[in-house]
Amino acid sequence: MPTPPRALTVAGSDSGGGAGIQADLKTMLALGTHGMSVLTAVTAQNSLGVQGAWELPAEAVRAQFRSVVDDIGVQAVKTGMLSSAALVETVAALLADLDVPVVIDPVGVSKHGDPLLAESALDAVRTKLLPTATVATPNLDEVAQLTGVHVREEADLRRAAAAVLDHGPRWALVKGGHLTADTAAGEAVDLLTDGREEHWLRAPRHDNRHTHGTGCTLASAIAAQLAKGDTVPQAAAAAKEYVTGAIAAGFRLGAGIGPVDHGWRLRG
Ligand SMILES: Nc1ncnc2c1ncn2[C@@H]1O[C@H](COP(=O)(O)OP(=O)(O)OP(=O)(O)O)[C@@H](O)[C@H]1O
Ligand SMILES: Cc1ncc(COP(=O)(O)O)c(N)n1
Repeated sequence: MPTPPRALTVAGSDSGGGAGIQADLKTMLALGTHGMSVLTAVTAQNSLGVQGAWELPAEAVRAQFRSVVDDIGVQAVKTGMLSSAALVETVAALLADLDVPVVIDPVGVSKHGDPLLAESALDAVRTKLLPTATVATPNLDEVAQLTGVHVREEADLRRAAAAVLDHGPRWALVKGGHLTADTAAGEAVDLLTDGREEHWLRAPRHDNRHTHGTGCTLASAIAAQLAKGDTVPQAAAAAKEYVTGAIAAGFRLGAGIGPVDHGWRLRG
């Protein structure tokens, strides 16, 4: 059997299986890669929100990373929930020595508004983590938190992406998922740019409330595509198509916001 491309996620666990490490590994499998994980934190989480979160020691994060990278090897990395300044700095130092594409999803709060990153970690995200990124994928709240730019309509995405690029990632993919239906005219629009090229990623907006895990899914899909050898624009286009299908097929689970369907392509 040929060895599949290998992708690594450095993120938190979502016990409900819709976001975090669980979303990342499912996405990596769905896109034909071997997914591996470095766990940063454990959350007690379901369709109603986050009921508890426990961070792992930096030493445990470093040890997982070394185990995977030194023996198995990785062809792309994605990061998600990093919880604290100490873990942001630990992960940034590990990534700085790794010569493969890195997708940084600067996760700040959950869909329900629960904090997944300490405010005291924002500076380390700006100065240490973002410079390691091949692609950074903030949502609009994360852009505002990290750069002070508030996006109210599609035209603002350009200014937001430029402000993200100022922190050093090679590409910025600013997600317009949180633009309201009236400002985005029925589309879910994201902007990918490296400051020279611009790629507008457009897809139909699905009126489905079961969207838990969209951000994690998009970022890990990009990492999977990069592990397979795509360029960044190719990876982003393929990831957008995958997440759009997963949102369209999102399903009810529990009493609140259900997950996107990572297996939508399997179900025909
Ligand atoms: N209702 C929707 N229909 C179609 N695509 C969507 C919808 N909502 C978000 N998207 C797309 O999903 C991807 C993730 O964007 P989003 O802004 O939701 O990320 P996020 O905020 O990190 O996720 P979350 O809100 O789950 O934390 C983007 O490509 C975005 O355009
Ligand atoms: C452990 C963990 N990591 C990340 C997210 C954000 O999820 P998303 O932005 O994909 O909805 C989450 N809810 N839980």
